[in-house]
Amino acid sequence: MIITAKIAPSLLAADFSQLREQLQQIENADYLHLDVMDGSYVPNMTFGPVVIEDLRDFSELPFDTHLMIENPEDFIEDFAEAGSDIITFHEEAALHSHRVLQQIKNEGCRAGISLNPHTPLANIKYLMPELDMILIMSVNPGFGGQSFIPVMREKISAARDMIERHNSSAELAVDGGIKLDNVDEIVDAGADVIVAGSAIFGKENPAEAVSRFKNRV
Ligand SMILES: O=C(CO)[C@H](O)[C@H](O)COP(=O)(O)O
Repeated sequence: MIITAKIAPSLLAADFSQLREQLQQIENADYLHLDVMDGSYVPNMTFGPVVIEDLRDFSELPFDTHLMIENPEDFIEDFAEAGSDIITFHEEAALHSHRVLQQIKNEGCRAGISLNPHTPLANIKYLMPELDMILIMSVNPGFGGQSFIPVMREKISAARDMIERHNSSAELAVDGGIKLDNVDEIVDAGADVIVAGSAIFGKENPAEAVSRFKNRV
């Protein structure tokens, strides 16, 4: 029996000239992962709340917004009003992570925190009661198409243990370098949500790629 995980295609790898069509091609996914980059926290830029608001009309999927930006506390309201269902920010980018989690919840969204590959899980120990999602970066954030950092398997297992120990209902998401040939070991290590960009939008048939990830064939 295979353990199932939710699949969250990352829009970063989509054809931005055809976003509406691309969204229609991944309706069989569980979340739409939206990578927001500001060119400062990470060395790349993508899109902001205006684009997310326009996309909201063309997808029924829960919007899983991943903020890779400085000062996330200044933009929570904008991304919530744009139609995000889950908002995740980086622990390393926020001065007061606990307060930002409260801000997200006050906007009616699920609250997530992301950790860069080098950031210890201990940094979020006292945030556990507030977390709806933990997003482990398995590449250095900023670009799609990078290779999964192997030692992140150990971190995913440790995060799973931490979730169990705290009786937490947080979903464990993993982002970066996930392909059909390594997804098994990532799910077996404890991931609930698989974020994949190039392995889904980089394919000719994204719907088929989603279903292959779900069935892992
Ligand atoms: O957050 C990201 C990069 O910062 C992307 O979501 C992630 O890298 C997914 O892309 P790929 O599956 O192509 O590695």
